[in-house]
Amino acid sequence: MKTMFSYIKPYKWFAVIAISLMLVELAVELIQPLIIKKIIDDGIVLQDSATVWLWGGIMMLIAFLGFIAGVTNSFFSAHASQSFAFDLRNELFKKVQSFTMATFLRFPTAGLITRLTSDVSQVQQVLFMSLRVMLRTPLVVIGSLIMAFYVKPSLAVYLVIGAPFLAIFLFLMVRKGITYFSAVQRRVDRVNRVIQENLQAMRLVKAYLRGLYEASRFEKVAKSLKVDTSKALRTMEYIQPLLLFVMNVSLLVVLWFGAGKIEQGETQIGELVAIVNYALRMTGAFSMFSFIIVFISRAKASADRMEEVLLIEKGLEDDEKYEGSLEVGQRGTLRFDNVSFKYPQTDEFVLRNISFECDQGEKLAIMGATGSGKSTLLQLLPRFYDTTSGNIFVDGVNVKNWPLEKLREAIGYVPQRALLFTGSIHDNVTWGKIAASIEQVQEATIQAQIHDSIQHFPNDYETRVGQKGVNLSGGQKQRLSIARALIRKPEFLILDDSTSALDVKTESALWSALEGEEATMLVVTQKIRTAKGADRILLLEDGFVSAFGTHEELMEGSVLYQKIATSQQEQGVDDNV
Ligand SMILES: Nc1ncnc2c1ncn2[C@@H]1O[C@H](COP(=O)(O)OP(=O)(O)OP(=O)(O)O)[C@@H](O)[C@H]1O
Repeated sequence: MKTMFSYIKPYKWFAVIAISLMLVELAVELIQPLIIKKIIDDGIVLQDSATVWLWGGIMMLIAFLGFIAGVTNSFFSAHASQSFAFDLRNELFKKVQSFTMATFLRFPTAGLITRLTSDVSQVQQVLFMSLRVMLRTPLVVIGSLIMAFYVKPSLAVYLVIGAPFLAIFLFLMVRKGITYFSAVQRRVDRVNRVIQENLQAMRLVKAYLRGLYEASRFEKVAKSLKVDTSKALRTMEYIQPLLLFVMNVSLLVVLWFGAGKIEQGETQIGELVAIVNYALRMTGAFSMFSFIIVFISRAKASADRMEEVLLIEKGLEDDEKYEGSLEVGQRGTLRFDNVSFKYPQTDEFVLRNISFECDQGEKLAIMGATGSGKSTLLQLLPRFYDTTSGNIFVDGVNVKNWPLEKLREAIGYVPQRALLFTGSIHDNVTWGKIAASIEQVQEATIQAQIHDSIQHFPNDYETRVGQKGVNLSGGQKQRLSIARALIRKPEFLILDDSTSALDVKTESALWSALEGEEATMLVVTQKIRTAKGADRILLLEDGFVSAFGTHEELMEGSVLYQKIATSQQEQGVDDNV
């Protein structure tokens, strides 16, 4: 909770003003029964109409003051809570950006979405409600009790008979509530995950006629959410009736003994009316308690979940090792030195003792069966992960000594699955280099063999691509992703099987266009045809280097490579090995 409070700090004066105004409202509420007592005992009982008018007027005035304080309080409470939520949401988003890939994989995506949306809203609502009414509620109870004692201690004492019992009961309820509502938020995560998966796979759902199956999968998680929420709310439902029962019993006792005392002349009617009035206000406040406990329990559960994200230890991305200039060697060179790697929280090595070198401007094809570690190897270069043992040298400098930003600036990375962002074609290309000129955009798209297609789009470069580019073909998406990498003019171009959806003609035009590139290229490919165009080939087998050399060398010395070549020749994938 401490972390949450630090986000309220910048708005503490708004909160202080809101609380002060709330105290004005509270004072108005607590003074009213006293004025009623005055009107009854000094005005109505003594038949003094001037007193009735005077105190009636005063009561109207302070009621109006309470109204103004209430409206102004709303304004300040809203400002403080909205600004708090805005900052918190931004901070969470920034924190997620700074996650290392290892940390990122620790959280399910849907769980992060819930934290950034629903969890922030829960806490924001509680802050608003606290400043508006929630803080006031216990104060109304305490204030009413004090005032009742001030008016007539011998009657007020009956109002506290159930107090210790109620305190213990409320404490237990809050504890239970937090546990239950944490479970509810986890259910919300699950619902979000199913929605997310379903929407992403809509084509598949339709193709496999799995609409009903998906609907029942959704119903299942939605039902769990309903059951858990009902369970949590049902527990909370006991609070209000129990509090009201205890208060009403106390009230009856007050009336019983109050009536006796009036008969005996020990108490005035106005005093009894005031005490009853205070008791009713306490009862009213108590009836709010169940809502408050629900809100607080939910917010505490949400706050814990957000803190889990905010308190993540500093990772690679926050590294501040860079001091001054870096003594680099030959630009564009790469060396893997006995690199082994296993993913965090797994036992199996995915890469084992990998050693190879790449010269500046060299085109290295990386081949190997599915699961042999090709994508993993590429991901070590921009330090998405650190090696488990061994070292990688970029431009002669260990990647661990590179400032992360500088290292990644030198790399143009095209992932296996082309991802586009909502926006125009132009936006998607310049995502790789924000300040790129239109000429640079065109140069990159011409090289990536997508310029001509773009010119046939309805609005040229301003054509909008839908969420993840639904209106583009797979091959167009891949080429746009390549253009996004090329516009950076990277020292290293990493293509992770990024041309798989291109036809033979377009692919060979792309490789020809990339001939003149100065970048050192690492190209994952399944095709011998593409590997042949590379300077050297790294063949992986179960995480080991099975062979490394030119096409001719591998055709001579690698049985595995020969097998791949032969099978592709038979299938007609490569007709000229
Ligand atoms: N995030 C991860 N956590 C744990 N293991 C992983 C992770 N990503 C991949 N792996 C495992 O690492 C191994 C290598 O995967 P990788 O994606 O590098 O293979 P690949 O050669 O690129 O395969 P493909 O050609 O199918 O893309 C696989 O056994 C895979 O299950």
